[in-house]
Amino acid sequence: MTDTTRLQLLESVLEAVSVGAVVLDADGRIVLWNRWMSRHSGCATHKAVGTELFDLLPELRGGRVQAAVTQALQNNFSSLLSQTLNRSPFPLFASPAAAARGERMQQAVAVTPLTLPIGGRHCLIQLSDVSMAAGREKLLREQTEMLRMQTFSDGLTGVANRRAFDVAIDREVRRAKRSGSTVSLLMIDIDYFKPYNDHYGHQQGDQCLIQVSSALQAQLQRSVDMLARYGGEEFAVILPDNDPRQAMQMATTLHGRIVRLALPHEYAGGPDKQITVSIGVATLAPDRHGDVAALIGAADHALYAAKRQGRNRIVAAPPELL
Ligand SMILES: Nc1nc2c(ncn2[C@@H]2O[C@H](COP(=O)(O)OP(=O)(O)OP(=O)(O)O)[C@@H](O)[C@H]2O)c(=O)[nH]1
Repeated sequence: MTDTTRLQLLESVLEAVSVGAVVLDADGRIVLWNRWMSRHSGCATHKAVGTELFDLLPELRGGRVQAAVTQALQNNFSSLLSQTLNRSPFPLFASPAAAARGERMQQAVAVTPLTLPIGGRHCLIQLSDVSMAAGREKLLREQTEMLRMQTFSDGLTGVANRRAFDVAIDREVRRAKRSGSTVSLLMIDIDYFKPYNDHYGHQQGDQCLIQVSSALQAQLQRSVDMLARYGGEEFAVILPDNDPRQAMQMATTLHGRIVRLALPHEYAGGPDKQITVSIGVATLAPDRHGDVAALIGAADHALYAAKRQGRNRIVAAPPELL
């Protein structure tokens, strides 16, 4: 193969490849701008060649592309631009329609110094379209997040599920022990829910659970507080750093909120014929030796005391249970 044929072959390869190739001379002037670049930038090769890159695309001036070009031309260093920091540095578009919408393609950009036997140092900028890969990555991230949500949230009410509760209570008790702080737990159970289901039907029972949980959730102002569906018609609220008085205050607020919700219940025990809740409160103080099981046991014990005493009330567990 003669040198001329080889050169022609190289030129046609450069024109055919599905990546952008730009070569700059030592003064930053464009000496090569392949077809891919013309197609995606809207700037024809004959217009680009001979121009300084940063005159042609002034928005690149002062940015990471210029820094990488300077590094290549002056210090002979190669650079790969981080895609997280430089999603679309060049004004390149997948199609004229995308250009009309102003939707730039996401790019991978590599800048490499080229040392030619004559003409001094040059630099090659390679660009490729990574929009598809970035899209797939985004989809994967969204699916992972959805899966995580599904794993840790209750399918009916959307609040944290039992699994999330188990992880959180364990973490909070350990944190409280480590830092010498308190952690409180409320166990909340809807009263006479079986007769509610029997009378109004399972579907309305589900609606009731949704309304009760969202009313409870709306009362929790601190991001560290967690409402979880503990099981069936029972909810749990973890209150980190809350002492018995603060926990009782929160229990009173939540109890009152359900009273104000005023969901009719023909077969409720009380005179008001509406949905009510019983709440058991327990606090693990730094001077007690109890563990997670003891805290849950104490809150449960208090809840059943509330049920035994007639429901629709709040009972605090005696500290000696922990
Ligand atoms: N609709 C609906 N009902 C549920 C769900 N999970 C549990 N339940 C019902 O909740 C009811 C709980 O009944 P019990 O444990 O006897 O409690 P209760 O009737 O509320 O009695 P007390 O708690 O003692 O006041 C049962 O009828 C369950 O079928 C659910 O996801 N949806």
